[in-house]
Amino acid sequence: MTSDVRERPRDEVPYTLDEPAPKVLGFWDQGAFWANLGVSLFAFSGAYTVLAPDADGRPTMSIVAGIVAMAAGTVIGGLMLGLAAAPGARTGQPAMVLLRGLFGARLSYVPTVLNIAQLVGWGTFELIVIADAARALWDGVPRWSYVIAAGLVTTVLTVWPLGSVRLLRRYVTVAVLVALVYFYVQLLREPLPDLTDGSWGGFWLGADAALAVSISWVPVAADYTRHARSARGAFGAAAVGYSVTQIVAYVLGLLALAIVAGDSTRVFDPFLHVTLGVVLFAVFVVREADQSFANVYSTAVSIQNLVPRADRRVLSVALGAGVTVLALLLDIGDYSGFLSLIGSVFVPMLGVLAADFFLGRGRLPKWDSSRTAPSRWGMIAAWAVGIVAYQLVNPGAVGWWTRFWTGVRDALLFTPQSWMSASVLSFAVAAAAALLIGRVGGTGGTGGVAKITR
Ligand SMILES: Nc1nc2[nH]cnc2c(=O)[nH]1
Repeated sequence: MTSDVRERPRDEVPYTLDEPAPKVLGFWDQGAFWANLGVSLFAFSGAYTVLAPDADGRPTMSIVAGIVAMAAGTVIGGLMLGLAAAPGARTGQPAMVLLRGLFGARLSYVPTVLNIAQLVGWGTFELIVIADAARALWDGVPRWSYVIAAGLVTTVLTVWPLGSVRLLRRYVTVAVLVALVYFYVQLLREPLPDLTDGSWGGFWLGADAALAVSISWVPVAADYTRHARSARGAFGAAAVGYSVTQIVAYVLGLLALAIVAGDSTRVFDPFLHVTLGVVLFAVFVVREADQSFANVYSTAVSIQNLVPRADRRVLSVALGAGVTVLALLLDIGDYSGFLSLIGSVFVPMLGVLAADFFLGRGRLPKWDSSRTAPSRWGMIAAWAVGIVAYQLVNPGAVGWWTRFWTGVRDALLFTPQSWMSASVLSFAVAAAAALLIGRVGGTGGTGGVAKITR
């Protein structure tokens, strides 16, 4: 046994990728973790996104239509999250290392770099969300002090990741549940406008918006579920824990939005104006640190796929400081389009992973997540096909990128129909392509069956 192993608490994550992951997370630890991630402040501030907003940000759908669309997107997204969670439990590998088995060790760097970019973006975004919400509670101190405090809490949580997950289960979940119930009771007592006023057009845009939020956790899921005791538990805890609370939180956000007549800049007001509102809203604000923690910790673990011997604690502290500085300097409003764009590429990637892991090569005795795993260009091709499918239906809102895909769409004479979900379609297309390519090229997809090594 090395001295490192003796120093590390047995129920914490090893410092490098050299040691196996301890299987210490039970169903309720994971359920509480995912349930907390589902109750993001983003579900309030971003509730309008499930109402298919027009170019000026004004909702076009009725609140009832938005709730149904959001619930549909969240349930589908939750199932996808479960599919991403289970392989982590089965292999004991973190998310990006797991992808060595899908794409090969070298090619797994492609999703790893994209994931690092999205997680640094989300981590920064979350610190800004926390600071802005804290300022809405009490603006007696400058914004930068809230950013630094949130950055410090985040960094401490990332140094003890499994301890933080247990902390969430023991103490935080109950407080969040109490706050949710209280706000439901209070907001439902307010005079509400006609919730059916508006259209059902844009249903799948709304569903896709909610689905994208769930999917943004797909490339981190295995970082936590590799510590799960069973794959079934990991699937259930992620799919159910996350979906239930995301639906609960978005409905609350949509009620608040209805109360402020669709003005998303005032969506926190109904929470803060009720008796005890400030105290209970503070629970949501403090708890939001679990999101920044999950982002920063997973960035560190993703970097370990590139540098396996790097100490995750050193990476976490450096990253915690880095996102804090970014949050002090950046206006993340300019960045959210990029975040959803990066997020969109993970939907077809999950399609490829799920097809290959559960129906293809993953059924062989060993999933090769070693540093010598051979490149599988066929799986990259399947992923690319899925990305194209997504962009043709929903090219997002990032200037040049959107113009490019709209041009491709016109050249192909393709008109997306209102029943088309970019996420569902691209997932299905990518999964089908992975199965087909895997069949044609043997389980390797590069031609012939590659040697399976550890
Ligand atoms: N990865 C990630 N996804 C999110 N979805 C909503 N908030 C977040 C976040 O902070 N990180």
